[in-house]
Amino acid sequence: MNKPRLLIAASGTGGHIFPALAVAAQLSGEFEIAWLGVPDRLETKLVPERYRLHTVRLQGLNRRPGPQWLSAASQLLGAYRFARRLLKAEGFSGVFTTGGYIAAPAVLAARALGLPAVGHESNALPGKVTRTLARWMACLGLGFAEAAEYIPGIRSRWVGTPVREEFLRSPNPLLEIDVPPEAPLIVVLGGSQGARAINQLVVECAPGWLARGWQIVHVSGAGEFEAVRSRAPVHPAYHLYPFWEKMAPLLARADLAISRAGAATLSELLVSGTPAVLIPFPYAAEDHQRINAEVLVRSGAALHLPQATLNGPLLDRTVAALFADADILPRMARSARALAVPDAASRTADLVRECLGLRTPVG
Ligand SMILES: CC(=O)N[C@H]1[C@@H](OP(=O)(O)OP(=O)(O)OC[C@H]2O[C@@H](n3ccc(=O)[nH]c3=O)[C@H](O)[C@@H]2O)O[C@H](CO)[C@@H](O)[C@@H]1O
Repeated sequence: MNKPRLLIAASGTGGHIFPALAVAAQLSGEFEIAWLGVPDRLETKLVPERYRLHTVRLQGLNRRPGPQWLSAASQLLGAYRFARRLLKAEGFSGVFTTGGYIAAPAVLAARALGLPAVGHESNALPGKVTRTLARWMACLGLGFAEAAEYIPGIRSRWVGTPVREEFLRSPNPLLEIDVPPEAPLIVVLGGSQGARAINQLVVECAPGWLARGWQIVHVSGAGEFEAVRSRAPVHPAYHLYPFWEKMAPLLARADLAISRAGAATLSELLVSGTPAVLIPFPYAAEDHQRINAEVLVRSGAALHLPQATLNGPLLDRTVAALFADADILPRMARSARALAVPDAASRTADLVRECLGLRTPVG
């Protein structure tokens, strides 16, 4: 018998694509999975080796009415027609989406055809697209329980944010970076695109940290790599990468992460039990990274340093204070693990099965 078909709509940034890939891995035995994305974005690198990728041109509609708005609106209409044709012609059973622009054509097309659409929102403050579309979804999985407050009346369930399967492997895969076993390790992360402000602060602090015998793995973001390399220290304990895909062994080995507060990264830090200094991206829509960060801060898993008032000496003092007290980092690591949802991918997969009518609801 043919497997039922599931269309996954996830596009653009790692924060949308990696959780969707984790759910797809759970479901690929029971469903024939195809993907809906956008040309020239990260999905074109990550998806085709695993699933059939269909792409449509699409951009955000959050501009003022004018020629650009008209062009975005006509792309949305085109993408909706494309998704509707695809869902119908190939007999899909439903749609799963992690939000963002690509969710709109997929959810609207599913609704028009009477098919269930299941969403997942990883941010503590759900994105505008999710808030708008949630009423047309059969159900919505939430990365943070706090998100439910912002979407009253929506059928939602807290499932955590799915992490890649390698985060759950024990023992962890090998860290393919030459870091001595006993040396304290700081990992610097700027989300899937990198973060210029964090890169500059870390380049400023790095000589002092290296002098104290600490190791630094600095993931700069591809677009930032050359600029960072030209200013960064040349030192055997300073390891610079534009992008590092094998995040699980890296975070498991890290004593401290200095990071943006994108939701997928946060769920990985929690599952890995990695204490963090969080510097949320201040221009993220509706300041949602700050709201993400505050969830971890409240539980004791992270510190929050707002970018607006941060400078090199303050970051240096904060990191030095964390390493100076033998109890703080282990305590933060325990708090991180307590907040983690390691089985979020399987919980989300269960939600998809239930909402597509392939399994009786539990609990
Ligand atoms: C600027 C902005 O609005 N960013 C949003 C975007 O972030 P962004 O895509 O940066 O999202 P996250 O930080 O949540 O996730 C990045 C993902 O890429 C992976 N990764 C990253 C760098 C790297 O070198 N290797 C690697 O594997 C991380 O491990 C993680 O799985 O989507 C998230 C989820 O909706 C939001 O919370 C973020 O606010």
